[in-house]
Amino acid sequence: MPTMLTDVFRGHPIHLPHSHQPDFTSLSELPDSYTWTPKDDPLLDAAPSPPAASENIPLIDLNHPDAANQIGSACRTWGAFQIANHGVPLELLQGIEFLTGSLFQLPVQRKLKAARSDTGFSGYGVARISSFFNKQMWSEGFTITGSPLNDFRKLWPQHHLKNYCDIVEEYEEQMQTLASKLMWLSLTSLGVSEEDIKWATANPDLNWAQSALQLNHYPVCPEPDRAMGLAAHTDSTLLTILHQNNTAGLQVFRDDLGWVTVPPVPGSLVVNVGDLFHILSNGLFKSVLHRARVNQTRSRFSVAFLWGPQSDIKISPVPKLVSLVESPLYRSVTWTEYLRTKATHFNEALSMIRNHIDE
Ligand SMILES: C=C1C[C@]23C[C@H]1CC[C@H]2[C@@]12CCC[C@@](C)(C(=O)O1)[C@H]2[C@@H]3C(=O)O
Ligand SMILES: O=C(O)CCC(=O)C(=O)O
Ligand SMILES: [Fe+2]
Repeated sequence: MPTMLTDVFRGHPIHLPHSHQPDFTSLSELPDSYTWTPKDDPLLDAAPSPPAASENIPLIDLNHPDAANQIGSACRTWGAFQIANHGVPLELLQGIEFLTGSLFQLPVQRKLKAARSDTGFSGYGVARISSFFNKQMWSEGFTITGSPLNDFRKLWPQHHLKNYCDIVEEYEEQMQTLASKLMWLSLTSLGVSEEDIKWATANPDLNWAQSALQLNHYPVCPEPDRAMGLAAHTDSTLLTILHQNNTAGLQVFRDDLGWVTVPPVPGSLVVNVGDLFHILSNGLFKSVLHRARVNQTRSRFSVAFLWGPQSDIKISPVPKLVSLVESPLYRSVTWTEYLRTKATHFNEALSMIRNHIDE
């Protein structure tokens, strides 16, 4: 039996300070444990040079006849882009945003009733990657995979929850369809077609894919310049589709530009290339390093749809993209193997599965 996402972290417990989760609203000064300096994150102040570069990730109209090439080019240069005309109904985006807002508005004690366990996958807590940093992040999260009903019951014992569950289910379905469309569009731009990826075409109806939903909340912060919402990371996915409320905070990293803020464009969605897509494309697509900053006046919400293959599928570079004279850049890996590597080695995970060619 392949490992389910829900079991992926069983052998990798993390002891997170759930119970120290502060009541963010009551703090008027940033505690030391939340104050980040370049010692805590070497890329903290990586500034654009020359400064004030006006470049940004492209906003791509999915109805544009050249959308495939535009997406392909964005995946190579940025590893991220925004999309308009994606077909996901606006009411659904508003619905998931409302749900996210209601969830994080609950009193801390209530949220902790649905706390993620040390070895668990879903529930309320700080970001998994927190264990790799000495400082705390100014955010709270809620991870969902499969039906959220059990966790929602702990949060809202008196509520009729069908509505909330329906929103989550509908959102995941729409995201799933969109993610697969984006994957094939971007692969088309590399000359890769469905026949080149057997595991996907052998399992039609997207049976080969699975996903998780990560709801994030970045409360208003008294000293945003010294705090970190979500530290720099790449996603361990094929693709991540992100909905952000109308508040800036997401930043993507480019070696030549430093940190670039992704402006919220109402109704559009942000797409990130994840590490597995980098592997599949034999390094042609870049998995984007990104982070979230916070601000002093508006609380920020985001909903990340983290998308990858079923747990028994081995992902390796598409043979067509590997030149005849060289070997593939990466060895093959399943999503669960990769998540475990990430859980122990964090940002070193990709280099751990890289093939090192002897000179
Ligand atoms: C399917 C995934 C992907 C996870 C782990 C697991 C569930 C939660 C995801 C996130 C969401 C927040 C950032 C991140 C870095 C984190 O800490 O938890 C992500 C991580 C990854 O992309 O590696
Ligand atoms: O909140 C954001 O903009 C980023 C969230 C994110 O990177 C994640 O959930 O993986
Ligand atoms: Fe992310």
